[in-house]
Amino acid sequence: MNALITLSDAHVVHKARSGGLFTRDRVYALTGADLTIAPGETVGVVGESGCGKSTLAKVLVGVQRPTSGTVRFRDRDLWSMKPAERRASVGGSTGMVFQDPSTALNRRLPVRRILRDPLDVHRRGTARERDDRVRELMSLVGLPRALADALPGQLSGGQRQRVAIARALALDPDLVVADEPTSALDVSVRAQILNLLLDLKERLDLALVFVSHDIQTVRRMSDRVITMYLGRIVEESPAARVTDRARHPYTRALFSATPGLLDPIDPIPLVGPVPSATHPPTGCPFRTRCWKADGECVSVMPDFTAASTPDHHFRCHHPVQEDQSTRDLVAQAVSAAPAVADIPAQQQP
Ligand SMILES: Nc1ncnc2c1ncn2[C@@H]1O[C@H](COP(=O)(O)OP(=O)(O)OP(=O)(O)O)[C@@H](O)[C@H]1O
Repeated sequence: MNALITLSDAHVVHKARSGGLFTRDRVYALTGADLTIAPGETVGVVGESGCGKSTLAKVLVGVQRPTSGTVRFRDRDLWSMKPAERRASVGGSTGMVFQDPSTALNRRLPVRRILRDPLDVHRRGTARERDDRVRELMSLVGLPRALADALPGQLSGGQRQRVAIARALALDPDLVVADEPTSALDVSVRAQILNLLLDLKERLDLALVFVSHDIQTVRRMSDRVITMYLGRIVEESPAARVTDRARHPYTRALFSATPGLLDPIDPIPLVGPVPSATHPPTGCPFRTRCWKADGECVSVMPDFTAASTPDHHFRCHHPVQEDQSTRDLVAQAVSAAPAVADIPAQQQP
């Protein structure tokens, strides 16, 4: 694949905090991530809260340095570049849209300054060209020119997110990473913002990484869906297959719990809560909740296995069969639940 960005064995480990103070524990926010993003593709990232979606997003745009592993941007190792070179390279070719535009935008700056700022920092064009670009950006995201002097506090939530998107596009990037771009917005404007992102992606031929809890939307918007669990990428699948052809038990459970996606059925029941990212389980991270787990899952982290179509890989010792119905999986999980609860919740030191 002609790669825009490639992560190889990327890990992000934070010092854990308790009551505002660092402790001796470590938080394994991202573990062994391998991922390639091609120009122009849309990749959705799903998984429960705290599974590392935002960490992955920040690593992709170069604002989070991995503790180990590599990030290659157009085949150059990002973190072995000099800081100025890295800023010019990845900073000038990627943009990020955050969840809450109220906090992501500087409240004291008018829209025109917010949009000009990246152009000034990266010294793009003459002063006149930068002003022209600001007008162009506003029109690209459907903001009336009259709002150029407005402060973020004078805009609606949807307008603020349009400003944030325009800022992400200022330097004409190849990749935009949108981390929960609609979850802080009123339901009534969410569809407008999603449609705007999709429209811009087509018009500007952008690659888009889209992080969301809204699984229906991720599936609808994406070419490929990445499932994360406890800091690990556990499956990557073409979006068209992810609902009922996913091979990882966790992906099937996640999608079975999404209202309106499948025939009305009960979700696949999982045992217990998500383990702590400070003390992840040995072996497969999902095995403490998985109805298929056995001794192999306790001791060995599964490698990525290829499914029957290109672009579909999963990490599981006992994958779901492709043609297995979710109804069948629910029955399996219900009858296996007591046995899973008996597997010792052995953790990494
Ligand atoms: N700076 C930090 N210091 C310590 N722990 C962190 C830090 N940033 C993230 N974490 C932890 O890393 C793990 C992954 O966090 P991340 O924000 O990437 O998850 P997420 O899937 O995006 O969650 P959400 O869906 O709730 O936004 C979590 O356990 C989180 O508490």
